[in-house]
Amino acid sequence: MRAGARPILPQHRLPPETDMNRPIHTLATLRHIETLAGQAGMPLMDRAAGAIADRVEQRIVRGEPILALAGRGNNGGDALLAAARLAARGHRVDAWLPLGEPATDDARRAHAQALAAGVTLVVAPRTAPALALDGLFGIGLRRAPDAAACAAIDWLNGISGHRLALDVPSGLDAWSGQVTGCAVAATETLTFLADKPGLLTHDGPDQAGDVHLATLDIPPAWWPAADGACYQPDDDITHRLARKQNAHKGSFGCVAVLGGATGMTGAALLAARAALRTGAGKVRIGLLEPALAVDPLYPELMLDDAPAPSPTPMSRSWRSAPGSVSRRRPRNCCGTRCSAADRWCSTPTP
Ligand SMILES: NC(=O)C1=CN([C@@H]2O[C@H](COP(=O)(O)OP(=O)(O)OC[C@H]3O[C@@H](n4cnc5c(N)ncnc54)[C@H](OP(=O)(O)O)[C@@H]3O)[C@@H](O)[C@H]2O)[C@@H](O)CC1
Ligand SMILES: [K+]
Repeated sequence: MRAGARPILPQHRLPPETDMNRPIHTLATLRHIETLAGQAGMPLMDRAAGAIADRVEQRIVRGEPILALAGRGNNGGDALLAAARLAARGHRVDAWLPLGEPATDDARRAHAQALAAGVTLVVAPRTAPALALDGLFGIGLRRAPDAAACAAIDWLNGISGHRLALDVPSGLDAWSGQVTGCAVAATETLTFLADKPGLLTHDGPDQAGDVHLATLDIPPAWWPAADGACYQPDDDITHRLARKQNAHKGSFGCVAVLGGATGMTGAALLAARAALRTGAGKVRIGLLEPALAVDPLYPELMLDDAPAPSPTPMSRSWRSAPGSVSRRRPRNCCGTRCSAADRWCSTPTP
């Protein structure tokens, strides 16, 4: 999804927000919310710092050393203000600014508060911390980290203690999920306002560790419609679906899967099994090269030959246009009861 791109799904198709299904917004939207908060005098950095301090206290015991690693922007400000909060609560906190002095007003204020609260400014880490806050770069990362940043990141990745990334692991592109050069390998990430796409794709899941969201109590009315959703169904979502006791497989819609050229039967099977596990009533696979009579793990799947006109042209067109949408309807797809309302999608191929 590009910045400013059309929503991934039409709005009416976005499932409702739950713990398993969180909205994703563009970085431009997050910046817009930040502006609104500024205009309303809402102290987002204070709220972020409170959430960070609470999270840290769940991870360490009092007396263990904490290090706040702070860059020059507001991500560093989050780390410094959290350090101030923790010091005020009686924790032992050092702050390390390997890239230089804070460069934003909020970060400068956080820096002053940290010093006033008793945080010790160090020019290099004194001891291995039990927990380090990664506040080098957040959504403001604009280029690959330079040598000084990479040296700090390498040091951080070498500690045995907990590495708590603030907003995103430093060095990870919050939009694309790509690492260029170096990035923090966090044990945990506390992200603010909303999930970032970069935490969910490419290198993001490996770099971020467990991701937790601090929404910072933004008034719901401020949020525009989501641009996408982080949909995380559990292994058997069907038990969550409200269903009548006398329901049957014809009550829950039909899914047709086309695929399974020679040597590729697995992809079609996985797609069809996923459809079953997310609640589809009938799932029919049209195999381009029939190789199976039954799926032994999911015998309820209906296997069939691929639809007309012939497997070969269909196979070519699918390979040449991955991600395209076919409106052709296979013969026998769940009979006549799934017709006009059907949506046909292929899976994108890397
Ligand atoms: N949005 C929100 O609502 C909220 C935001 N909050 C927090 O603010 C964060 C965003 O803050 P931000 O905009 O100040 O950017 P940030 O990530 O600190 O980085 C900018 C600094 O890094 C520098 N820099 C960049 N790339 C570099 C590189 N490769 N190598 C070296 N330097 C590089 C860049 O320097 P410059 O490019 O200007 O020379 C600048 O100094 C956000 O992630 C969240 O933690 C929360 O407080 C609450 C709500
Ligand atoms: K960070």
